[in-house]
Amino acid sequence: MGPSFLLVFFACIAYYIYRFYKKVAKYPPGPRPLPLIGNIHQLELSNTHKWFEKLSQVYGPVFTVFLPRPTVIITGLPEMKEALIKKGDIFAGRAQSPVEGLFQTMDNGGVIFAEKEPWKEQRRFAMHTLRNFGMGRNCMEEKILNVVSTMVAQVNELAKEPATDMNWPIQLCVGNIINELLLDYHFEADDCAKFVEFKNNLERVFHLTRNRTSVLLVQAYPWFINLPIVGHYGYWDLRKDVLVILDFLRDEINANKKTIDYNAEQTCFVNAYLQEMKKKEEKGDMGSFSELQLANVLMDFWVAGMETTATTLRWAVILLAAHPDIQTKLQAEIDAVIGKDRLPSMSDKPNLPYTSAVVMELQRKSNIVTLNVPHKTTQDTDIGGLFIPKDCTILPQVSTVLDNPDVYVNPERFDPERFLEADGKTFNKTAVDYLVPFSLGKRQCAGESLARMELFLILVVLMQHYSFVVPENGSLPDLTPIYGITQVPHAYECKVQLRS
Ligand code: HEM
Repeated sequence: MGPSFLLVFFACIAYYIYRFYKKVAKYPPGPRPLPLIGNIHQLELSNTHKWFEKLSQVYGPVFTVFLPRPTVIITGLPEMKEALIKKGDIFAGRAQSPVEGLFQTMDNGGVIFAEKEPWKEQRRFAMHTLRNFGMGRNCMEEKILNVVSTMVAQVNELAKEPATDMNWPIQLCVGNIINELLLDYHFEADDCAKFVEFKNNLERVFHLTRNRTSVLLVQAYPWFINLPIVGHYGYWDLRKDVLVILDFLRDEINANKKTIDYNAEQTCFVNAYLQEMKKKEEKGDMGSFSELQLANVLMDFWVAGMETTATTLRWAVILLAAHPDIQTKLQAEIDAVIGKDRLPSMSDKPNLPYTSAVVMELQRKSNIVTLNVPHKTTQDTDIGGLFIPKDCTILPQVSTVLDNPDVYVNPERFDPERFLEADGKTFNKTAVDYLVPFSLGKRQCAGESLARMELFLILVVLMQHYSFVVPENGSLPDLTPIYGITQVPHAYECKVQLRS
């Protein structure tokens, strides 16, 4: 190896480093990254959202970290509104890499990780169909209450035990609601092996995608997918579990295709979608509709709708067991307005301000979405005058907004009253304005109305029937969250007391 070769070699490295830092300078400020690995050496993998909170105290509400993909983090609500609402179209892209494609059946498929026209068309159809279920015969409310009644039968049995972990009944209930909406049937508690396998696979992929550095490497350098160890742990090992889930969904679609009456009014999402496909086929323009696309949308509903809602309700049980005074006040309001002998309805909500405040505080305190789904800029732009280039990954960190101590004094405390004025009926405007668990703008959660309905109806039914208390000789629940794609509580067995 001659000296001239070494000279060229070091000149290339120097040029690469010069180009790298020139690129870094284009982004909003942040901790100094290293070439190739960015800020990965500083990353707190087990509590990344808390690391972002600390960084925002140093660099302000808009800063950049290199993971190693350049990622602009937004932690302030005004800046988030500027990006996601005022400049909504520019911030509505999604990055496309093998990791974003992990849950996809096709390129740019589904709703969560798709972008451009196919995303708009699939999102519009999904939201329109869900909205239709919520109107007219109020099919959505009916389906939720049906499933909740089967959960009550299951929990009545568990109430005979000295202590019970409510995790399983809640997961089955939320999973069954999604299944009812998508496929028009639900699983029984004693015959649900298929559901358990499906749920376990989903949980494993969720857990591992947030806890492996190899996933970040494949995200930043897609060709790493072909490397033996990084590629295996960063993609293929996870994709194998996703394919099992997809097989389950494809079987379900095929079963519905055999029984659907195309002329009838449809009562589940899969049939509504198949009917739409038939109409489009007759017109000779399928747009972005296909069976593969349908499987992808179903996958998205499961990925986005199951863990989020179930985890929030798990927190409800644990927080109420730890705060018996709040539970008693909540039950008193529900008893006075609805009583114990009829099912609740969404029309009861305006008469239940304290219950609404409990649901709001539950979403704020549980703060389950640790890292938002990354967005991508579709053109060069800026936030608050800070330049952001086209195709830049953006993370609107709603978790920091829900934790803002200037708005929510002592944010660690579970305190529903912070959402109410002194009269106990009027909502505190600022507290409500900062409550953005579903994010904002064009990408705002597509299942928000369903989730709100589930949280309200399930919580009210549970409070009509049961009190959750610390078991005899048991200890108070540990309220420290476990970090993951959603922030979950520690397993806890409470005593479920039947209310007479
Ligand atoms: C407590 C429950 C829930 C919370 C806190 C929640 C939160 C979120 C958040 C933060 C996002 C990302 C928004 C962004 O990219 O800025 C999202 C997206 C989404 N959510 Fe939810 N979600 C919940 C329940 C549901 C349910 C029940 C469904 C449907 C069954 C659902 C379907 C979706 C879909 C399809 C997207 C992607 C939207 C898009 O990219 O256009 N979510 N959700």
